[in-house]
Amino acid sequence: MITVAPQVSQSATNLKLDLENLSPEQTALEIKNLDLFYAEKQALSNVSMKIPKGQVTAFIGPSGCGKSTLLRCINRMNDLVDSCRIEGEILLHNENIYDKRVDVAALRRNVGMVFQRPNPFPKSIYENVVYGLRLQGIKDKRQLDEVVERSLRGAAIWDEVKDRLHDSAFGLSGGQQQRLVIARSIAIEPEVLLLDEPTSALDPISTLVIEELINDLKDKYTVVIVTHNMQQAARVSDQTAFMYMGELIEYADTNTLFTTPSKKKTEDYITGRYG
Ligand SMILES: Nc1ncnc2c1ncn2[C@@H]1O[C@H](COP(=O)(O)OP(=O)(O)OP(=O)(O)O)[C@@H](O)[C@H]1O
Repeated sequence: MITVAPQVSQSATNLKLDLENLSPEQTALEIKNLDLFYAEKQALSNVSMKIPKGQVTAFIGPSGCGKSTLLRCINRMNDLVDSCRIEGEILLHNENIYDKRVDVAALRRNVGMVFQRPNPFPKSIYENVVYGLRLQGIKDKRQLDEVVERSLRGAAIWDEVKDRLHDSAFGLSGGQQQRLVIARSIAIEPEVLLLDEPTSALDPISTLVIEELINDLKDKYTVVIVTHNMQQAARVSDQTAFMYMGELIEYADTNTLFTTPSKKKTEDYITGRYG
């Protein structure tokens, strides 16, 4: 059990954004008055926040508080749950992603998602990376080769796999598979990457490699990560949102949230009094 608040790493960006008053240029996504119900049960209550561009934002909170539910709202994965009803808005480029005119497949290309367990396809490493491009009808070998190298480099796995690109993805370790899945996501150049507890099935060394990768990814992408591990949130994120029973309790730059939280509930959680 954690009894002291996690140390915030020096690598966490110290630049403090005014999260309530981000300019449109600084904002990747805006969540507005979001309520979510699974049948009669309300899982999110009036969540509003702006997620800054080109940064890592973490959602933390005790089990069942709604972190994954909120993350899945950002690329409409909850559409797949029949009992799910959503009110409120999520704005991407000033357009509500829940507007009925939105092309959900296009949204999911632009807002990629990586899950807890690595889920490579039963194909070669190469074919995993080019999967999304092939769906788009791209056949040019030189273009595909370039994307494979760029994406695998971007996911910090190129050197480990460059000599076995046509081997099965299942021959990779769990940590390598997770980086391959990240390469597959970035191959189609999304703006936003959603990571749902991406290291919870991995060993400590692979976790460290993915955490370093997350830090590199924010040069190009807006990253939103759900983690049950507060130390991880402190190490990788620029800002952290603490959730409790479906509500967003506190949202601040990571350093502030972990060192001088403004809400008693946040303080109790980060000092291990519950969760
Ligand atoms: N598909 C679903 N159908 C019904 N209820 C659901 C569904 N998914 C989640 N819930 C409920 O919604 C609430 C929030 O769940 P969610 O998975 O978002 O929490 P979480 O904070 O990510 O938890 P954990 O850290 O345990 O993964 C919980 O009460 C959960 O039981």
